[in-house]
Amino acid sequence: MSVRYTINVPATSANIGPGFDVMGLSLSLYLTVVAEVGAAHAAAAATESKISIAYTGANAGGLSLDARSNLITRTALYVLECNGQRGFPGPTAVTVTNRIPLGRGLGSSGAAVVAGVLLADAVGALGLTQQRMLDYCLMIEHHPDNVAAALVGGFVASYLIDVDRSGNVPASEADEAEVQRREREQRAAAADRSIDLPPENIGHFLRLGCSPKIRAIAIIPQFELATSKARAALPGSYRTQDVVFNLQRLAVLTTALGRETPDPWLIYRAMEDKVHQPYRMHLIPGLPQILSTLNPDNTPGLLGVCLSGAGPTILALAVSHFDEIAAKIRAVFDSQPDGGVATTYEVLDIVGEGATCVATEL
Ligand SMILES: Nc1ncnc2c1ncn2[C@@H]1O[C@H](COP(=O)(O)OP(=O)(O)OP(=O)(O)O)[C@@H](O)[C@H]1O
Ligand SMILES: N[C@@H](CCO)C(=O)O
Repeated sequence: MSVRYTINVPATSANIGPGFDVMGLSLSLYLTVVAEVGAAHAAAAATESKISIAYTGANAGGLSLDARSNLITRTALYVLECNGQRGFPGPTAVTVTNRIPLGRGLGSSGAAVVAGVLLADAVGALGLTQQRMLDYCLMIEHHPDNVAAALVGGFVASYLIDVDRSGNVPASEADEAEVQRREREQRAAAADRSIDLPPENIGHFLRLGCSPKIRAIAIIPQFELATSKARAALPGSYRTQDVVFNLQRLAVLTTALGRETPDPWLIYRAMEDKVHQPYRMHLIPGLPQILSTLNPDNTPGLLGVCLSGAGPTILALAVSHFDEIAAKIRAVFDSQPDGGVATTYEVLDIVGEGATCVATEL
């Protein structure tokens, strides 16, 4: 008997201005992974099974379809190996349909990692808790903002614990499945010393309220900006007043978005940032002008505007006039020197549901 697993993971926008590496919003744009796993036969069960990958969507042709290199299957194989399973349980056909543009600040890598963890959990019948899934995600995507929002959905705050302060829930408090899961991982690590098991409970998250009136407009420049490059632009230390500036805004933002009737100027000011955007300006032509010219008085419907994740996408939160706001931001990109910056845009919902996996027997 074969089983089909259908996994959907939302795009995410991280930071939302002041919440660098902390805040994430999940958006109605999806990565879909369908994996059909054939019946295992005795010889294949113990070894890595054949995996084929077909991909359609963003950057088709630019991604590796080799199971050990592709981010989705590489993540799934890692999680399976940590649990003592060498490869998928049978020959597997993976079909990826991706609407999340790559390297644009909409959490494509986070979504791929989350999909890989859910895939391993499903095909390996691992029974991972959401908390343990997040630990696995964080071994690959080292900041929690995108992966936490993609995993649980909504407007999500997250933090990491210093690895040496993470730890197991005492055995007496862990349920039977959790104890078995830990024993299984430890057996796998003992059998293969090269396996790097995630520490326990390294990421923690909280879902915050977000008014259903708020929608997200993503203005997506037609060039990629690798997160690694955008992170390399950041300084190693910050002035106290800049850190305080962000903390003040972040504290207000966590509640301001959840109010039933959003207060435009409160949100607009709460989405300002001095920790990452100022240092990334030179990587995104038009960003300084967009951040300094649009505001709730001159742009009806606008609540706030920021760089989405590491960029180059611009995220505007709004309650109305979505297409007009997009047009205004796109006009700034169009007016950049040397022919302007080509963009597309999406008006998206902030979705309350995170990643899902449905199994169907074929
Ligand atoms: N569906 C996918 N399948 C395989 N690899 C992917 C997939 N999506 C993203 N990736 C990998 O992740 C890279 C992009 O990751 P990167 O962190 O630079 O940008 P991002 O995640 O889109 O942006 P941000 O983290 O700012 O939101 C791609 O170049 C590719 O290597
Ligand atoms: N917080 C991350 C999000 C991108 O993955 C950054 O801004 O670099």
